Amino acid sequence: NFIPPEQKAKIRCYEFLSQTSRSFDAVIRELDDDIRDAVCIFYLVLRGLDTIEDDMSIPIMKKEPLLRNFHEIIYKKGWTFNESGPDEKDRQLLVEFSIIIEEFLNLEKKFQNVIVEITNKMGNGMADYAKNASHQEYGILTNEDYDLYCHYVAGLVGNGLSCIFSASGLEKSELAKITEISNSMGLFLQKTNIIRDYSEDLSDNRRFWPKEIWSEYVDDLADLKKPGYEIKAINCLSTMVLNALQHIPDCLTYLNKLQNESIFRFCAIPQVMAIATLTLLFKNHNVYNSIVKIRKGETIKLILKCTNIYEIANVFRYYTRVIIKKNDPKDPNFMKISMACGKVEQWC
Ligand SMILES: CC(C)(C)CN1C(=O)[C@@H](CC(=O)N[C@@H](CC(=O)O)C(=O)O)O[C@H](c2cccc3ccccc23)c2cc(Cl)ccc21
Repeated sequence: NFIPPEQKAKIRCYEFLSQTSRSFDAVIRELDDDIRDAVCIFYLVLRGLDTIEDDMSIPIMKKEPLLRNFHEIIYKKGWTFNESGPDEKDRQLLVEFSIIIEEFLNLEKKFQNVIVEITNKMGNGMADYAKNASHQEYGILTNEDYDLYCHYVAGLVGNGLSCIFSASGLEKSELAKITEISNSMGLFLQKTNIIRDYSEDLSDNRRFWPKEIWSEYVDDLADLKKPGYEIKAINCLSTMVLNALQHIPDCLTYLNKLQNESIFRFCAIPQVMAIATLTLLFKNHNVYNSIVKIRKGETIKLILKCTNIYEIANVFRYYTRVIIKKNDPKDPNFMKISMACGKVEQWC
């Protein structure tokens, strides 16, 4: 079966997409024709950047320029990277990165410009964080550092997607201007991931939980998983969950502004997966010794309920009620958590 050469690169990109994330690649494929390729390439460029940032085997002296110049690298035909660590999940993506570059250069200029601008900001933000994390014994100190780090790795993705959606004409140009609520879309997802990945990150010596939060309960982040610290660990977890819950009203406001059905589903599905995960994590001591994941059956049920804002509001209302049921009056955050959940109820 003869495949015209220019199609081969695009097919390979979508193969990478399905390798890097199972459920998500199906959602990208459903996007309207004129933004599907732009979002697919945006996702793969970000995965390339993330693979470099995550790779602890790359010395900071080499990693920093790679991160800061990645927005220029994506214009370099033929560029590839073979120095990823052997166990890097997406190392093959960087080995064959010239294919992503080829497809990037086929995108309309208006989409290329969005991808370059976000990659530039994200790469520099990641480099700033990697540099100070390498010499400072601790990376994320205050809640402000936490929000800034999550802005670089996830909030900017929200801004970039909003610019792609509005540049395509499928969504209002206003979407590119509401950077605060686009940012919240990313922060909600990333903060849920950071809570979920506590034990895996700690074993890779990656510490994203802000010291301002855990130092209220323990002397070191690793103490939370130790026997005898169960109450402190559960109460510290509540603070992290509360911090993430506060982005939900913005996320619902953002979703409510979307007009295109395929864009709505693309944005809504990760949000409902996140609220389901966050609810499962709340009061769940297993977070300190395993990766807590929602069941496949629940995921499929959720994905089917993502066609309009009323269904999404119902899903969020369902989960905030579960959180309120799990809430414990002895928890120092008891009141704040019930108020954060109340705000979601009111929004709906
Ligand atoms: C860090 C992150 C949250 C931004 C990663 N991120 C996402 O998490 C993916 C979902 C994903 O990759 N899920 C994986 C599992 C997982 O990694 O947890 C799956 O297999 O289902 O969704 C986001 C994403 C999708 C839709 C709207 C968004 C708005 C703002 C910010 C991010 C948005 C994403 C969109 C793009 Cl274009 C690029 C990356 C992402």
